[in-house]
Amino acid sequence: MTERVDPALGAPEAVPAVTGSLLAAIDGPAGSGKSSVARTAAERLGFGILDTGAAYRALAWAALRTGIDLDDAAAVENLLDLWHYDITLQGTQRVAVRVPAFDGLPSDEIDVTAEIRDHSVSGQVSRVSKHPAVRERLNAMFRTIVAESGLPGVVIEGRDITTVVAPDAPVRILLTARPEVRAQRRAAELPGLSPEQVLQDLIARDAKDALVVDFLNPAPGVTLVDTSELDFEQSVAAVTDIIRGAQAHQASARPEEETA
Ligand SMILES: Nc1ncnc2c1ncn2[C@@H]1O[C@H](COP(=O)(O)OP(=O)(O)O)[C@@H](O)[C@H]1O
Ligand SMILES: Nc1ccn([C@@H]2O[C@H](COP(=O)(O)OP(=O)(O)O)[C@@H](O)[C@H]2O)c(=O)n1
Repeated sequence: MTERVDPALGAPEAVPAVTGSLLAAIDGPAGSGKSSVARTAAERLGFGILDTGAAYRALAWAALRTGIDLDDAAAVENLLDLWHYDITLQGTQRVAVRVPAFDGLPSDEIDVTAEIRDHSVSGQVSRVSKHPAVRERLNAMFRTIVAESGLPGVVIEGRDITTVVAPDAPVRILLTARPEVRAQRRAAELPGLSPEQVLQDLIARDAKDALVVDFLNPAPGVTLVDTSELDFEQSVAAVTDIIRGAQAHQASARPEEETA
C-alpha cells in the first residue's frame, strides 16, 4: 500500500483518531535492528511498518539534489512545502520523492529506495533532522500516515517515536545493542567499508542525533530490548511477543469499554 502525503497538511490535532488499530512504537540507535527486526515482526503480525528514518533520509537526499543548504532550517522547511513523499507500509519497501523542478530538470517522482541508504546520505542526514521545525512537520506527516493507513496495526520505528511521535502507543520499545555489535551487523551489509570505519561513522551519527533526542535510554514505561546476545530470530520473537501481549490486553479490555 502506498501513501502519498503532503507534509504541509496534518497538524497533530487534525489527525483522525486511530480506532481499533494497534500502534507499536520502536526506537533505537543506528544498526540496532529497527528496520529489519521491526519489519519482520510487522509482517508476521499482518501489520504495516513505517520507517521514519526513510523520510529524514529522503529529505536529506532531496536537499542535496536541489543544492540547498542542509543547515538552513528555513530552506529545508521550504523544501518540505514543495516536495511530495511516498512510502509503502506493506510489502517490499519503496520510497519515492518528487522535488521541485530545478536546473532544467523535470519534477518527476524518483524512486530513492536504494539511494537513501548510501553512505553519502547517511553522513548528511543529521543536518536536516536537527531542525526542530522540520521534525515537527515530519512528525505530523508520520501521524497522518498511520491514522490513514486503515491497517489493523502499524509498527512505527525511529528515534523519538516512543517519546514524541506516539508517547501514548500501547507498545513502546527501545531496541538496542552494543555499538560493536551494531557496527559488525551494519558492516556485513556494506562490503566496501571496514567494521572499524562503520563503527566510527555509527558512533559519530549517534552522537549528533543524540543531541536532539535521547534514543539510548528508555523513557519511563518503555520496554528495553537489548539484542546484543540475541540472534535475528530471537530478536523478532522478543518484539513480536511484546506486541501480541498488548493485542491480547487490548482485546480483553474492549468489551468492558463498549459496555462502559
Ligand atoms: N539480533 C540480530 N542478530 C543478527 N543480526 C541482526 C540482528 N538485528 C539486526 N540484525 C542485522 O543488522 C543489520 C542492521 O539492522 P537494521 O535493521 O538495518 O538496523 P537499524 O534500522 O536499527 O539501523 C541488518 O543487516 C540486520 O539484518
Ligand atoms: N524518528 C527519527 C528517525 C530518523 N532520524 C534521523 O534519520 C537518520 C536515519 O535514520 P535511520 O533510522 O534510517 O538510520 P539507521 O538507524 O537505519 O541507520 C538518523 O541518523 C536521524 O538523524 C530522526 O532524527 N528521527
